[in-house]
Amino acid sequence: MALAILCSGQGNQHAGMFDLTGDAPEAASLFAYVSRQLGGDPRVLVRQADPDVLHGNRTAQLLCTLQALAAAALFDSALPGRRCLAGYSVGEVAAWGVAGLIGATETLDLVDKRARLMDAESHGDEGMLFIRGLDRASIDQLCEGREAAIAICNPANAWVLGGRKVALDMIAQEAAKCGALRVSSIPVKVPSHTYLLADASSAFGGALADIRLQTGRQPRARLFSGIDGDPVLDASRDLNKLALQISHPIQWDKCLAGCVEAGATVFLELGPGRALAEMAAGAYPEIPARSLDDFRSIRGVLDWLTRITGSA
Ligand SMILES: CC(C)(COP(=O)(O)OP(=O)(O)OC[C@H]1O[C@@H](n2cnc3c(N)ncnc32)[C@H](O)[C@@H]1OP(=O)(O)O)[C@@H](O)C(=O)NCCC(=O)NCCSC(=O)CC(=O)O
Repeated sequence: MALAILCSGQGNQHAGMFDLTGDAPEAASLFAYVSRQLGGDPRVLVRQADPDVLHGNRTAQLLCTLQALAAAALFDSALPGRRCLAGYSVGEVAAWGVAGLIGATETLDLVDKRARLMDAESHGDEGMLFIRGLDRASIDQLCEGREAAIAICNPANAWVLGGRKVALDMIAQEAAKCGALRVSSIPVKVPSHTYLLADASSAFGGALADIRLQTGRQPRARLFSGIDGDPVLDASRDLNKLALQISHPIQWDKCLAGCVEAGATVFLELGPGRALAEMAAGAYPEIPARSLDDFRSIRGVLDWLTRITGSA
């Protein structure tokens, strides 16, 4: 059996997101580190801050990455040995940390830099939009001639678009008229994974050049890259895909398919939120899928994994 770990992207930060990880001694140093980055304790921030603050680009990226790294620190020794790993949007950077290829604090520093570069290229009038139920050709047509593009290809004709809000608003109206089953804006404030962030991509490539990859150790998991769904077989060669993904679409459908081809028999999303577990369950109904947000205790997560796999 193989466990597929999914690292979440921005959009679902919430007050209870650190309920399982926030008090764990294994994650204490990570919370202290992010407290310094954010200028305040993230556990307090998620409980007290306005949703608008939690969805600010830099804050959101750091919170999501912290959650993935904290969960990994807690679970690492308890989870089944055969694993695969995929990260959605900023979750892909977190996944390199969870895989042990980049140190945890270096991962957080990288995410900080990524967020700042993306903010520097944004104008405050961008966002992301979810559309389900139209085919690729229809989505491409809706984006044609507008400052918007496909950002994430999800299974079952579900798409995330990034772009200027004015363009996304027009696309949302037209998508509904064209028969989309669901159209919904996503609380993300940057046009991630689109050409609008091309300069941030190049600049982040420069930052990646300084990273010391921890390739001496055996990787803890088979890791998939977002832009093509291919496994990372040569970390030094594939690291730059973390830069490319800032301005190129994520093939999340291919990442999930890669996990299944690699033998995944259970999906566990680290959160915040349950979007990835729900997508995996929709695309592969025969494979159990849950998010940490579905549980009230770490024991509950481990018991569930034990029931499914016979080992945890
Ligand atoms: C956008 C969403 C809120 C949409 O989720 P929803 O659940 O509202 O919408 P949905 O269409 O998937 O599901 C609505 C209902 O339809 C059902 N449903 C789903 N797919 C279906 C299908 N193929 N056929 C029939 N029904 C289906 C669902 O079970 C659900 O049922 P029921 O109603 O019964 O439950 C979510 O996908 C989400 O949170 N996504 C993650 C956020 C995201 O994409 N972030 C971008 C990261 S970018 C980023 O991080 C930037 C960076 O790079 O830093």
